[in-house]
Amino acid sequence: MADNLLELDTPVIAILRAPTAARFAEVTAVLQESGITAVEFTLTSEGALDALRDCADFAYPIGVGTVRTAEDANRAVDAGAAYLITPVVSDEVIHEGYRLSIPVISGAFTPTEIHRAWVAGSTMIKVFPASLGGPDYLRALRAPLPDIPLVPTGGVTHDAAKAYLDAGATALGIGSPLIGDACTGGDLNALRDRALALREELK
Ligand SMILES: O=C[C@H](O)COP(=O)(O)O
Repeated sequence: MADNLLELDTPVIAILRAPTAARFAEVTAVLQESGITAVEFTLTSEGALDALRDCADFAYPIGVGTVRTAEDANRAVDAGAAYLITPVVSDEVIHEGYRLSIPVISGAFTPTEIHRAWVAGSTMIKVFPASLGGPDYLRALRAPLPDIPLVPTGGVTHDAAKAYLDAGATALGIGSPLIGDACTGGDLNALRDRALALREELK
């Protein structure tokens, strides 16, 4: 997955977080058709794993996010998760990902947390919440940690997306600024327009 993710035309992981996952399959179809092929279903969304099972025949693999325990990791992988994303450095999730041969993108914020999550075996590091430091913080992290693939996530807006990539981000995790209200009944054509605009911006 890591290699596929790095080779994506659009270096974005779209994050779906909503009270329920009832619309996740439809939203994922629109995103993937629009070139945003990496999509994360978050466990805080009721029914996320059932929705993932409904997407088993989708063209691109889907990840599961907000994974905090080994039990979460196993449930996610059983449902078809191609990769796992955590909001924190969780040794048990990293170890479970290694055991199951599933990439883990660990959440971390400080240089010490980022280094620790990387050495423990994470595939990439989600710098969260990225907007606290912005692109300048990411650039500062990259200087002493140039070998660690960083995925800023949390408050990454369309306007700032290019600046994070210019600062050295490998990919971006984007939830609400891209998804808007699409998971709660919002207009899917508007979602398509946002996804295509982001893809164009990041070419
Ligand atoms: O886990 C990550 C966040 O839910 C995404 O944050 P965002 O909605 O500000 O992009």
